[in-house]
Amino acid sequence: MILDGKKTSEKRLSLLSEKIGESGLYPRLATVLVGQDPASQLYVRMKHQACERVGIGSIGIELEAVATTQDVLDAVHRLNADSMISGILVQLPLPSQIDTHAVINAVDPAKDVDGFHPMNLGRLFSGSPLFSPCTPLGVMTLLSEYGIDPTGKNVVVIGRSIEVGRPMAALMTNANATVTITHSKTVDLSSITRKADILVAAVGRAHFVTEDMVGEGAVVIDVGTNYGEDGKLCGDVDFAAVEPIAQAITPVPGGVGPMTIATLMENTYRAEYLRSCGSLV
Ligand SMILES: Nc1nc(=O)c2c([nH]1)NC[C@@H]1CN(c3ccc(C(=O)N[C@@H](CCC(=O)O)C(=O)O)cc3)C=[N+]21
Repeated sequence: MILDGKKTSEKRLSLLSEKIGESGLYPRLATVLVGQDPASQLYVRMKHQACERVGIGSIGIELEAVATTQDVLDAVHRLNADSMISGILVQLPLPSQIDTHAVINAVDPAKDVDGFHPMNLGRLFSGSPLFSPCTPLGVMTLLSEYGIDPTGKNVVVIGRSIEVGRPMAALMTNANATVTITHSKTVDLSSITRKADILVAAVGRAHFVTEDMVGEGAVVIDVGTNYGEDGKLCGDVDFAAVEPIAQAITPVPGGVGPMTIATLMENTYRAEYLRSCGSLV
């Protein structure tokens, strides 16, 4: 079975659009893009398009590739103080001269729709999340839409990033899975991944997950967004080889990516909703 993230994200965006319409609220997302990386520009553009589609206002702040940490912090501080802005997204990766941790730490946790602030990661880790990172939360939503319950399952995550691997493991733990995080220093990776009921690949290398790493009947989630030599987008999983043995698998494109964007929209609405109730000051 193919887990269709495109279709599922469309469904979630339609529902969200109705919900926003009925709420009388007008959420607004601010994106911060530093430099001219074409992939980052594309992703930010897609986020603004999704905003438009569901009735979320959006503004884009663009800084030059040579911007300093202080320049980015200044932009974030202005957005924190701007009562018109519900959510802030600083597009990653930032150019190497910028202190990414300092920037993430500067975002008001109540506007942190990416869920990368240590307070939001801490809340997620402690089982009482406020905003969870969009990609792993989108994976949870996709599984839930297909009736796949992680309870009691062996979940293996390949990758330990703050954006995906670690929060993915926390969300799966909160959902009662038994979780293993693996990474580049893991010894005998395939003996671990073969035991997974649900395998999440967040490596960043095309065709990294081959059929010998996947057990018969596993659910395979491909978080990779790699550009092949042909310039085409591809995931971390060798889809053609793995699809026949998987019970369910996400394609790239059309899998996790669109769910990431839909979840960002849901988080942004949530930020505005919580603010309107005065739940967050
Ligand atoms: N602060 C921050 N938050 C992010 O959420 C974030 C980020 N930085 N930096 C980069 C990654 C990557 N990311 C994607 C979002 C959507 C697709 C997506 O929708 N992809 C489409 C295809 C798009 C295409 O045509 O290339 C698909 O998979 O079907 C992919 C990747 C968000 N990220």
